[in-house]
Amino acid sequence: MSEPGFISSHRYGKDLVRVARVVRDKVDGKDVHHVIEYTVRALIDGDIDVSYTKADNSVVVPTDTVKNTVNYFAKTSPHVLDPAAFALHLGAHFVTRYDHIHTAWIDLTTHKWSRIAVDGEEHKWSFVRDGDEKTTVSVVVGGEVGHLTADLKLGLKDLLVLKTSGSAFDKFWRDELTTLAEVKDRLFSTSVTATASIPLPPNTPLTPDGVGEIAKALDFPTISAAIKKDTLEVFATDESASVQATLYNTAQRVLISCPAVKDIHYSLPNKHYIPVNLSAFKLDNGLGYEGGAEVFYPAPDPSGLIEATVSRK
Ligand SMILES: O=c1[nH]c(=O)c2[nH]c(=O)[nH]c2[nH]1
Repeated sequence: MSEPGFISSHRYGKDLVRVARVVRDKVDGKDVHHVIEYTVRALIDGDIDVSYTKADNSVVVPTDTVKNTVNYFAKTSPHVLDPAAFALHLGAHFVTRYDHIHTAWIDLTTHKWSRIAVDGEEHKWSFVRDGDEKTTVSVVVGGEVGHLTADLKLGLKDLLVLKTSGSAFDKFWRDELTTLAEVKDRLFSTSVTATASIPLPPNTPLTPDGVGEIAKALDFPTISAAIKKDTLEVFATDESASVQATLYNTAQRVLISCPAVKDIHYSLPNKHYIPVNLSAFKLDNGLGYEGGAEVFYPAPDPSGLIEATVSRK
């Protein structure tokens, strides 16, 4: 009997690879350590149809080998402390090492470790998880060996913020199903996910050994820090007319401060803080248009979800 289907897409690899690396440095003869902790997804694709269609494993680089590669590179890559460069290095490796592998998707989540301050000074080898936010990198390496291309996205997620003033929401569309009251002064909280596209420099070929030059030209850690700083500063200072308007203003700030960014996508859940009605107790909790409530129900769900991409003209 002929088969009704053909295989129209495939990729495979290892997900949720957890790895931490310590770099033991010395400055003026004294130990200074750096630590980085990743969760990695590494997927590959190429001439591998037969592994699905003919049960032929001869083309399958085992997912166990993919995981080993992540650990091997965590030890040997000169870029291990720079997530975007590390992802490019891994991606370029997979598509150059195996003739039949043509595309690699490398997604890194970097977990936060900040130096502990002791007497106002950063400790040399002690760290604290002082925030839930993670930096994210997503790289797709493809093209022909000798002319590799990479689609690189750098961002952050789980950056939880809250402001208690400078946020209104009024003059919105009203119809027969509208119950929402207009408000001049509300709480605004969101958990920021930001993803910025960063094209590679056109005249620097991507090879496993060429990643250093690309990383030097683009300076990924500075871009990453700027995205966080801009996001926080605009959130704090914007006189927000809506999540939508604040998102747009934030993205514009990033495009100004980071010339290397081609576009930036934000995904912003509107984590609603609902003023509690205390009128039964003859207490005014600011339920009118002027707002200014003091007691809120932090609603776990539902949340609004506001997303947009702002692209450089
Ligand atoms: O900033 C907001 N944008 C909306 O689209 C929206 N919708 C809603 O109910 N509240 C809000 N707030």
